[in-house]
Amino acid sequence: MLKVENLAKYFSHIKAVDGIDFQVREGEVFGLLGPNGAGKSTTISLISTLCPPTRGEILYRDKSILKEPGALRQKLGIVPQDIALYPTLTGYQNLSFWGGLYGIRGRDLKQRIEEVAGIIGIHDRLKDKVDQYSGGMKRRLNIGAALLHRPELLIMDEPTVGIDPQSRKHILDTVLELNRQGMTILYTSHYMEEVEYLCSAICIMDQGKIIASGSRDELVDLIKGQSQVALKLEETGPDLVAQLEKMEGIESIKAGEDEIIISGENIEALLAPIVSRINETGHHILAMGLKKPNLEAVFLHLTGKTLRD
Ligand SMILES: Nc1ncnc2c1ncn2[C@@H]1O[C@H](COP(=O)(O)OP(=O)(O)OP(=O)(O)O)[C@@H](O)[C@H]1O
Repeated sequence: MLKVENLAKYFSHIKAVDGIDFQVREGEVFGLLGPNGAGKSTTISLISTLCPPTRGEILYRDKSILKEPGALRQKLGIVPQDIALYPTLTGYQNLSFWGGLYGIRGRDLKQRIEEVAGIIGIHDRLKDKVDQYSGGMKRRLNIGAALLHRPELLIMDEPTVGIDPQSRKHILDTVLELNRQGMTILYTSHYMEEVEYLCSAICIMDQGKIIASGSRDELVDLIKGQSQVALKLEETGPDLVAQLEKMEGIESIKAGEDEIIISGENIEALLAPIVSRINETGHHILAMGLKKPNLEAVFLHLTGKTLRD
């Protein structure tokens, strides 16, 4: 449905997007997972034709979005990361404004606003001004604005950043429900739990490049045989990391202020020596747990960083 080919966007010396290829197939929830600054928003701006690429092509059903932006924009629903709402207007007026921009008018518009309000679950607040909405409700309304014209492909840029867990859950469930009803969705996030939960196809992005892609299980297979242990300490330090690095069987160590994540093959067998080594260095373990392989571990394995570094 959507094909991105050798797409790049440079801002002088910054390679925000640096030659990426991916394909979103009809009917799937496709996830673009990467840390802040990976290039996700820039990719979405390029697909939305908000800015021209440095090079590359974007095809929607085999037609170039770059060459025919007007015709194809109507097929896309874009949920930008920044809330695009008028705070002094009501929810209804905001939806009405956005619907009007898409050429929906009169009774059709009224009916569509009612339907969309039901989908995003803000029916009882439509008459309130948006500046009285919670952050989560604003995000939901932002999603509603992108749904009014019944797009075929919904593109969502980190739609759950900075909101309460209840609204977050509502948004995730809405994504799944829209997809169940036949909508294709491109979803970007730096929350690996969301991407694992929602997406059947995933690209992991870092520093403008796609560094891995596949289903969740295919990606986790990249670290087959690897396991991780997370240790909570009063504090970590370079001395501790240096001591652990000397141990055989440890492949990578990621140390935060009070947490350390150690990866390696069959790390379970190394737990006792790891604990002894930590005790020898005078550090105190407060908690310890084995981590199941997940996309965070894949990202750490590929980049040496965590998604929220
Ligand atoms: N208009 C711009 N001018 C200069 N640099 C930019 C511009 N837009 C983005 N960048 C840079 O491009 C890189 C990618 O940014 P982008 O916003 O696409 O990342 P992201 O993965 O969406 O992260 P975030 O979630 O923080 O938005 C960053 O280094 C960013 O600072």
